[in-house]
Amino acid sequence: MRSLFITATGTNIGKTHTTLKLIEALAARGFSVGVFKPIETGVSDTAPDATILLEVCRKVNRNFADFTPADITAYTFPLPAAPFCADTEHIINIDTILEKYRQLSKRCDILLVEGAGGLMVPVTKDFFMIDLAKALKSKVLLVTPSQLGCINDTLLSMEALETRKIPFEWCVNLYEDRDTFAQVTQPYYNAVFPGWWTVEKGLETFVQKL
Ligand SMILES: Nc1ncnc2c1ncn2[C@@H]1O[C@H](COP(=O)(O)OP(=O)(O)OP(=O)(O)O)[C@@H](O)[C@H]1O
Ligand SMILES: C[C@H](N)[C@H](N)CCCCCC(=O)O
Ligand SMILES: [Mg+2]
Repeated sequence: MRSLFITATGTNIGKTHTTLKLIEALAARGFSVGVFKPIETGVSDTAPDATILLEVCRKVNRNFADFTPADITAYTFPLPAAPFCADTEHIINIDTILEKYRQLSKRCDILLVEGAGGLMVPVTKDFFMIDLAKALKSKVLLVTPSQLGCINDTLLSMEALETRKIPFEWCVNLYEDRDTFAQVTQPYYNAVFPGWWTVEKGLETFVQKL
C-alpha cells in the first residue's frame, strides 16, 4: 500500500480540489483509492472536506461505500482553526491518527491523505502537519496557489520539506489570479523549476509515475 499526503502552502489553496481530481485520475488507471482527512476543523454538523472526499471515493472503491465521513477522519473540531487551537481539550493523540491510517490502508492500494491548512500548522504544541507527513512516510504533493505572493509561499514550503529531508513533488493550482500568472509568477518557475506543472494539465503524468 502506498500513500500520498496532499498538503499546501496554506489553507484554502486547493488541497481538496486536487485530491478529488487525484481520486478520479488514480481510479481511471485502475488503482483502488482511499481517502483520509486525519483532522478537520470548522466542522459544525458535517465535515465538509471528508464528506466530499468520501462521496467521490465511494463511487470508485466499494471498500469505502459503507463509510461515513467520521470513518475517514480521526478528529473533527467546530472551531475553524489550526488543530492545536481547535482542540481546546487537547485530546489529539498522534497514535490514534496512525492507527486510523493503518485501518484505512487495508481498504485500498493507495491512500490519499489530506492535511489541514499548510505544512506548519500545529497539531499539538510541538507536532506539525509536516511532522505527520513524515510520520506516515507518505509521498508528499505540495499544492501551491497562483495568486500574487505564491512564489514566496511556495519557496518557504519547499524549504520546510527540504530541511526535514521529506521528498515531495509540487504543483500549481491555477485558480486565483490565473490571468496574470504567466506574467507575474511563471517567469520565475520557468527559470528555476522548468518541470513545474499544473493540477489541470499535469495530474495525469504525475499519477502515471506513482
Ligand atoms: N482550480 C480551481 N477551480 C475552481 N475552484 C477551485 C479551484 N481550486 C480551489 N477551488 C475552490 O476554492 C475553495 C478552496 O479550495 P479547497 O477547498 O480545495 O482548499 P483546501 O486547501 O482544501 O482548504 P482547507 O485547508 O480548508 O482544507 C473551494 O471552494 C474550491 O472548490
Ligand atoms: C478551517 C480551515 N478550513 C482549515 N481546516 C484549518 C486551517 C488552519 C490554518 C492555521 C494557520 O495556518 O494559521
Ligand atoms: Mg480541504
